[in-house]
Amino acid sequence: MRLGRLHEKCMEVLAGADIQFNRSHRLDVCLVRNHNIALIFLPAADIPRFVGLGNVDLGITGEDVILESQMENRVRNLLKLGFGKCKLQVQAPEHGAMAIKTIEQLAGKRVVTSFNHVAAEYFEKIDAQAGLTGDQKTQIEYVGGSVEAACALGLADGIVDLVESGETMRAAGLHAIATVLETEAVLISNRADHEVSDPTTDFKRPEHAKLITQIQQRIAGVLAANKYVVCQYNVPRDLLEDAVKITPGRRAPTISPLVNGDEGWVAVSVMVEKKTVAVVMDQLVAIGAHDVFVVKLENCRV
Ligand SMILES: Nc1ncnc2c1ncn2[C@@H]1O[C@H](COP(=O)(O)OP(=O)(O)OP(=O)(O)O)[C@@H](O)[C@H]1O
Ligand SMILES: O=P(O)(O)OC[C@H]1O[C@H](OP(=O)(O)OP(=O)(O)O)[C@H](O)[C@@H]1O
Repeated sequence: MRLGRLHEKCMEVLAGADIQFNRSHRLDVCLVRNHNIALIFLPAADIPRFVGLGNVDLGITGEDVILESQMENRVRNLLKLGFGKCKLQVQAPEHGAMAIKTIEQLAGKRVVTSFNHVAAEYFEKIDAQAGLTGDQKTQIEYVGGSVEAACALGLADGIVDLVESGETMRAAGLHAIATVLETEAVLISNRADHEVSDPTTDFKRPEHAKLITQIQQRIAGVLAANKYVVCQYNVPRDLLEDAVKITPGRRAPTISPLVNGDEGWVAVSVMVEKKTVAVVMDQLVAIGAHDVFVVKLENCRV
């Protein structure tokens, strides 16, 4: 990871997992203070290769770049990280003489992209469906950046590029005519590294395997702490079934008696997705729950 789209979120994940380090200005390698780990800051596109070839044990990068670097069989996706979400889309001019509305219209023409492996694989199928062979097939050409300018410059009839908000695409007068894939950031390890059935008995590198599992668990905890809050409330026992339907929890709610000995009431503690919590609280109050409050999770293990 480095100062790209994924950098800031990667730093949040590392901080949440209590991986402490000082990175010297312009240095791409640094040692972690509180673990026996070195961090390496690489361009997102290089990370699958370093992890896949075993030079680095764990990496954070986009699913798109794993496919583009053809490392999907050499890395293991340990966790989807919930950020860096975007789509790799086929785009073409929306209006004017060069306008293209469907993927079939683009088949056999010129496509420019930074994702030439993924695009070639995608158009292989489109060409086959359209019955295009030999010189008739779609021509895929690589450019390193400013892909969206290719159509206006007369280099291409369409492009394959990432779309998040769609702002870049619209500003270039393009529209999406097909989605090649949806992607997000993932935590990856080398396949062989993680093929350890029991980290505590792996005779080759037990400490190493244990550390990989520990970091994975910590990061999973950070993600859950960002996604969930804990909701607590009191509810009459005869309404508990309805309340549990509203708040089923990740696994199940914890139900406790009230210490004042009121047999008719129970206290409920349950994890609720942050994005739904306001509606959930409304629903709990509507069925007769009292003292509903929400606690932010600082960290957790799930
Ligand atoms: N709007 C977006 N545009 C491009 N990539 C995005 C976007 N949103 C998420 N991503 C993800 O971020 C990845 C690129 O990561 P990043 O920008 O960190 O690359 P980098 O090479 O490390 O940095 P830089 O581009 O500064 O060299 C993409 O492959 C994709 O998975
Ligand atoms: O849909 P949007 O929100 O506009 O985002 C999409 C743009 O972001 C990416 O480029 P980035 O800015 O990462 O730089 P790059 O062109 O150097 O890859 C991508 O290549 C698009 O150009």
